[in-house]
Amino acid sequence: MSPTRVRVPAKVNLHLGVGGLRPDGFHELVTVFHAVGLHDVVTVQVADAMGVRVSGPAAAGVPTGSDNLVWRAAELLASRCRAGSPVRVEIAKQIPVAGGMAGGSADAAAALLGCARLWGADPVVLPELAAELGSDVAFGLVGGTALGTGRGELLEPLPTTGELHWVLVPAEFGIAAGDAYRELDRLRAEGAVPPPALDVTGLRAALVSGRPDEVAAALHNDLEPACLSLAPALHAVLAAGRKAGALAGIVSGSGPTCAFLCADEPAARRVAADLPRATVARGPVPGATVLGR
Ligand SMILES: C[C@](O)(CO)[C@H](O)COP(=O)(O)OP(=O)(O)OC[C@H]1O[C@@H](n2ccc(N)nc2=O)[C@H](O)[C@@H]1O
Ligand SMILES: Nc1ncnc2c1ncn2[C@@H]1O[C@H](COP(=O)(O)OP(=O)(O)OP(=O)(O)O)[C@@H](O)[C@H]1O
Repeated sequence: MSPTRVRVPAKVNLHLGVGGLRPDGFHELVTVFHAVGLHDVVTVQVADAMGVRVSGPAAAGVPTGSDNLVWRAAELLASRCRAGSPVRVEIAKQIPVAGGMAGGSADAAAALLGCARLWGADPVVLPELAAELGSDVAFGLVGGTALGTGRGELLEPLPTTGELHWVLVPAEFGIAAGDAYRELDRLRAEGAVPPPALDVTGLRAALVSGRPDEVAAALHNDLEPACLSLAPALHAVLAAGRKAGALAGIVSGSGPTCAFLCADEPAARRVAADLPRATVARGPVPGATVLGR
């Protein structure tokens, strides 16, 4: 049987409002996910035994055993649909690892879709399985721009007008999502940060307007003070992007990647030229998509 290739995007949180800590150890979120054109490609094919191979510019440090989320995704789908031969999963990795852009989650979403295709499983089960794998995995399946509630897995597509042009600046280190949330709880206990920002009315209107300046003014991340506390070097990255001409800059999700919104594509190219390691990307883009052979 021929391999199935799935392309899957990274995400930026245009808004990340973090509510209280729930008894299950997760925080209640009001977030706006936005898929951007920086992709991993995940290929699944029937094999004698499960295996994972990772290549590409962001491959360093990605696990190749059963702790890779794609392995867990394949096993979960196989057990749920009581089918599934062993698969070899190859990840061509461009999304920065532990960068706050949901790279591992994206790969898991792609593996679910690819294995469902390969095994003839009904894709209707995928969103529920995605939510079991991680808070960001469900969004990887749908992409676009979406409101996320619960712990991030309850999704409602949001209407947008036009395209947004981003400059993405990955760091040379990672931040584990759990560490960022714990640091936020610590700062909150000290009274050192503003209360949770759980209203996205302004952002929703800005997205419909299609005006990047309005979207820029509405960007917000409750986790940003925690990321800056864990990695103070990010202050300088944010300042450099704004100085280079971005409309606004935010830490993406749990960081440390910084995302800068620009007025248009030429502006994004100019800003990227001024910042080390920067890439340009546009959004929104579709979620996990099976590619032709
Ligand atoms: C920061 C975000 O990327 C924003 O979209 C996500 O909230 C993180 O999503 P993720 O990496 O898929 O996170 P998970 O693998 O589900 O959880 C990792 C850890 O992050 C913390 N976590 C995650 C999601 C959430 N709503 N509250 C949390 O407190 C928990 O400590 C959890 O153990
Ligand atoms: N396919 C994968 N790609 C990257 N990391 C993976 C993968 N599978 C498991 N991991 C592990 O997950 C950790 C977090 O990686 P990931 O790139 O998903 O973080 P992230 O982009 O910050 O996630 P999020 O934005 O969802 O919080 C890595 O340090 C790595 O050990």
